[in-house]
Amino acid sequence: MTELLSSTNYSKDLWYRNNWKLYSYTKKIDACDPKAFYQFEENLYKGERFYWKTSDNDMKIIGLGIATSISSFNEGNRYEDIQEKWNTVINDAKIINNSQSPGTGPLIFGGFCFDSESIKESEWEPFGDSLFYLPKYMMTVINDKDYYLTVNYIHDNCSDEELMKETDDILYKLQNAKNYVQYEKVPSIKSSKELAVHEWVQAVERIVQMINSSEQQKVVLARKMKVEFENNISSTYVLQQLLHQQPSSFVFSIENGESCFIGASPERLVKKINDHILSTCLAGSIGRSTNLDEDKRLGEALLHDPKNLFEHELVVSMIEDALRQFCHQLTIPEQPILMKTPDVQHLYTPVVGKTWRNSSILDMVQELHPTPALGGVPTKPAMELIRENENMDRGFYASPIGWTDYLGNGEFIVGIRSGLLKGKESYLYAGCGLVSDSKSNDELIETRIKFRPMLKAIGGKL
Ligand SMILES: C=C(O[C@@H]1C=C(C(=O)O)C=C[C@H]1O)C(=O)O
Ligand SMILES: [Mg+2]
Repeated sequence: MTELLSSTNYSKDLWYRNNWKLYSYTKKIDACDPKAFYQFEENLYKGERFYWKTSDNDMKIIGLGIATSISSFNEGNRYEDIQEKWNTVINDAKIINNSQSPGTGPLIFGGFCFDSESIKESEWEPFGDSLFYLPKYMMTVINDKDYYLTVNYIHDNCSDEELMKETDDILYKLQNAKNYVQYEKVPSIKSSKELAVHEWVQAVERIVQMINSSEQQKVVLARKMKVEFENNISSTYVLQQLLHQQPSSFVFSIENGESCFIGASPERLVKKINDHILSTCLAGSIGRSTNLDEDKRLGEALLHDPKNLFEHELVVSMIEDALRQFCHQLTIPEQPILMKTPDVQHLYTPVVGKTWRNSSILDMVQELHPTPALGGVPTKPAMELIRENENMDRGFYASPIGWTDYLGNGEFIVGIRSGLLKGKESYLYAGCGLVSDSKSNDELIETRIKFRPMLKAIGGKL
């Protein structure tokens, strides 16, 4: 086959002029360790990979290489813009996929920055306002049982035989590649710093006062840590740690050249499989204890704490309103239950719905983001307050991260318990929901607990 086109940013004109289109082939394959797939020809694909694992471990998607990337600079309308560009790619595409299983076949994986209008800091530059990859090679694992390989080529001409031969060549190489390498060496940390703590505490106090004297009900304020290493930090190492340490969270990574945004988020924003919708209300937090009785006591206290219940309720009611317009059936339990991750327990209300509209998952993301779990109530002034008081660029932290396939299925989470790795540096992020009776010191401790999953994964502690 003629040489595979090197990755390009999707541009309608360019594709049209060159007669390019997407050729995609999906094949069911023998079991293959997803971690080994992620490390396959690491020298070649490092900087162009992504990893996705769901919280209930029913799906893993790993991408290597970029067939094309799709981004939007259209601040007012970025969700529609991404969807339109993706539609143009798949409308013309030649797709062979006998499985029809959601998450197989051509799909784009990526995310949006939290706030198009916020200040921009240099560490987030590579990710821009939004960034999605159509991978060259992608493995999908369903229920740890069914394995699929999808190969995506952008070309002006490619026969089915050529495409299938390329797929078999890659499979052959994959089968002969070594098993995955467990990275054992804990990164050596040179310095670890919570940035502008005093300013953040003051901002919390200002906002709480404001909440008590205005219509504003909730604002989520975040802060960051900077951790420096003696050597370059390996995102593969951090990914392995997160997969091991946070088995009941969504674990994700998306590389972009030297940078990698990575995390273990417990919070689904929305999932759409055919007409079936799932969402998660997650807000209200308390720590864990190694003592079983004490851990239970903490959980019970959280379930009955008016401040945390209020933080939570605001999220439930907004998500309900946002999804009502898409769903004819919506089931939302009256009371939250506990979700326990190794470091934090949360108030959790699962949402299940059936959609009647032929809307895309990105339409739903647009309506949902930012929920009051990451933004506030009312949303617009909360975003203003975040811009004015946080003094940092959240980048992709707390943003929708996920995938949508060529059939309109998809899943997005919010990118919390996350960090940005680059060379010898990393930034970690954590935030908390401020309401009228928030105490600055308690909120400071809450954010400290939320740094832990990422800190542990990079070999640090707090
Ligand atoms: C903002 C974060 O978490 C969010 C805030 C929570 C809270 O304030 O109780 C709980 C879960 C998340 O929705 C974070 O982890 O950075
Ligand atoms: Mg909270």
